[in-house]
Amino acid sequence: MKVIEVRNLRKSYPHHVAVEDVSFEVAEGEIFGILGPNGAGKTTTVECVAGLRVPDSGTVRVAGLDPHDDRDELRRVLGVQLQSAALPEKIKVWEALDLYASFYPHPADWEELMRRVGLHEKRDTAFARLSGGQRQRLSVALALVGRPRVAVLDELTTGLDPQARRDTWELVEQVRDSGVTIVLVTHFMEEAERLCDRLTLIDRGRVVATGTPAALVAQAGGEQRLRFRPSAPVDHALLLALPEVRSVTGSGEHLEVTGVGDLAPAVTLALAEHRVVPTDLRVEQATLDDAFLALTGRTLS
Ligand SMILES: Nc1ncnc2c1ncn2[C@@H]1O[C@H](COP(=O)(O)OP(=O)(O)OP(=O)(O)O)[C@@H](O)[C@H]1O
Repeated sequence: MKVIEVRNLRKSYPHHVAVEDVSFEVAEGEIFGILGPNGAGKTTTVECVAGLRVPDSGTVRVAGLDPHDDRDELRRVLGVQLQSAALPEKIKVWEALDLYASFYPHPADWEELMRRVGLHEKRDTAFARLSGGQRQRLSVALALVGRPRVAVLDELTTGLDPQARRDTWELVEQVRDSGVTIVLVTHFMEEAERLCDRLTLIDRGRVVATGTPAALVAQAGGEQRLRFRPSAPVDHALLLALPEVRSVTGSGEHLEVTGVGDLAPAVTLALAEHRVVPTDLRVEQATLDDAFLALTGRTLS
């Protein structure tokens, strides 16, 4: 069942069209990613979804509600964590949770939420003294304290070190597993690949493609690359004859084979038939970055 529907959204600022034409649907219970480079219009899009900005045209529905006209009802359905959510420096972790809980008629048990995001030991720590990762986890908890059906998380892991980023990813998965639909805005390819059930690629205010990470990669050619050192010389024609293979190039002792489908098994089998062993075999899958490049001619970063 779809819980968010965005149709032909357009939003401009003075002298600048931030969102030209964006449409997508989010199904209940999924992690839906909005991926694109800086300035693509991602934040403006989710701000329209969250009722924080009024679209110039197009429609947005969240659980059947119009985010602008039904703002009060929307607050009960949708929790939002935005990029620069700042809290007063001196507010303590527990105070922030208690305050936010007071905004809702049926809030979550914030003590339990605090434990779930791993901030129990920091309950009396002032916001200014939290690390980047702890602040992010607090902002996730604040987005969830109203027991939303949908949580919008914007650039959640920007500025975090790799460990804090992985911890935050686990937290997002736990939240999804508890039944909350998540809209995740990111410009990190790895984050989108790891977390998103489906995602939409946005560039210059327009949707470039929408689908599962695997489908987007496949749609853009889905090419894989094998690199290995053959134990004996290999006739390139032997590999080029395989339907999975698109190109064979040799660089030094290494061979590089690109192709699609079951490329690695097909190549290793063909080599084995000629008693050649591929050593130092490395398989590189195409990534969302490759997909974005193929679709827009530009990279994500
Ligand atoms: N309040 C504003 N006034 C004028 N222009 C704005 C405003 N907010 C955003 N923009 C511009 O609109 C465009 C889209 O911005 P938006 O923040 O939606 O993109 P984004 O994809 O979220 O990028 P980022 O990841 O850098 O935040 C950018 O060119 C930005 O400079």
